[in-house]
Amino acid sequence: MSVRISAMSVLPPVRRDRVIAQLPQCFRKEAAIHTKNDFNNKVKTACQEQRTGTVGRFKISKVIVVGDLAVGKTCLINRFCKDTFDKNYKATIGVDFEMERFEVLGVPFSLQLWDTAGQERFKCIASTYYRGAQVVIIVFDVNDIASLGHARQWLEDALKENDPTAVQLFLVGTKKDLSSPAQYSQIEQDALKLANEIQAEYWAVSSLTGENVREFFFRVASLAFETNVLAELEKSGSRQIGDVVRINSNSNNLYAASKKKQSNCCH
Ligand SMILES: Nc1nc2c(ncn2[C@@H]2O[C@H](COP(=O)(O)OP(=O)(O)OP(=O)(O)O)[C@@H](O)[C@H]2O)c(=O)[nH]1
Ligand SMILES: [Mg+2]
Repeated sequence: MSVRISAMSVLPPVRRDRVIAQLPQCFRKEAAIHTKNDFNNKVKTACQEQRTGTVGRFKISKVIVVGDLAVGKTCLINRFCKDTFDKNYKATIGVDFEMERFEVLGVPFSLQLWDTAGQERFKCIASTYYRGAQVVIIVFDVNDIASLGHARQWLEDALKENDPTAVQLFLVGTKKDLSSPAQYSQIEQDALKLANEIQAEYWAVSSLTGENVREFFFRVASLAFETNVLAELEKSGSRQIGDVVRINSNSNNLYAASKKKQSNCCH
């Protein structure tokens, strides 16, 4: 049996465990980007009608992961993308990146995850990759209060290269497995306070056990997707995205055809 390879089939289908049909919930209602139970209605309708514009075709959201050295940025990304965990520390030199493909409400959507170096000597290389981020993830170690204290500085550096009003911000505490419930709840108070001040959504995870890792990235993908689709809908304004689909598919035919004629007349 011969197998035909077309341009369309070069890209493998989205993995079944990367399919998001429902909005994943926030970790703490006290520090969330929003606390709605479901995707925005306009977004849901646009997805159903395949009116998502460039989202789903070419759109890739850039995500940068920043924070002090050895807080666990690389382990967090590796746990999600490769389902692995390395207990030995290997400093990231400059940057690394991973692509993750999702399907959100039936629409393909990709995140480009940039893992940056926390070590001071590699910071200047890493910061040249900050530009164009839609999502900034600031990572700290829940067992190291100093790493939480440095979060503001990481944010400031990341926002120098980006439009602060367009960035979605997450504050993520790692290595939850190493802290006792009492220690954890103490640092959580400080983290929630900071998250509110900088308007970030707060999460706590463990890359060793995998606790909350998948939930966290699904939340990131979903919120980035929602924002992108809303921006597309806003951009299109009264001229609806996907008019072409409508012209071919339903009773708007007559109206669309007459509009087309009119515009041709103007040439
Ligand atoms: N117990 C435990 N250890 C962790 C966890 N995450 C990371 N580590 C350990 O912490 C160390 C640093 O992890 P990395 O992910 O390399 O840290 P990083 O933030 O990428 O460091 P830089 O690349 O230098 O900025 C490694 O020894 C990891 O095994 C976790 O969730 N639990
Ligand atoms: Mg690293």
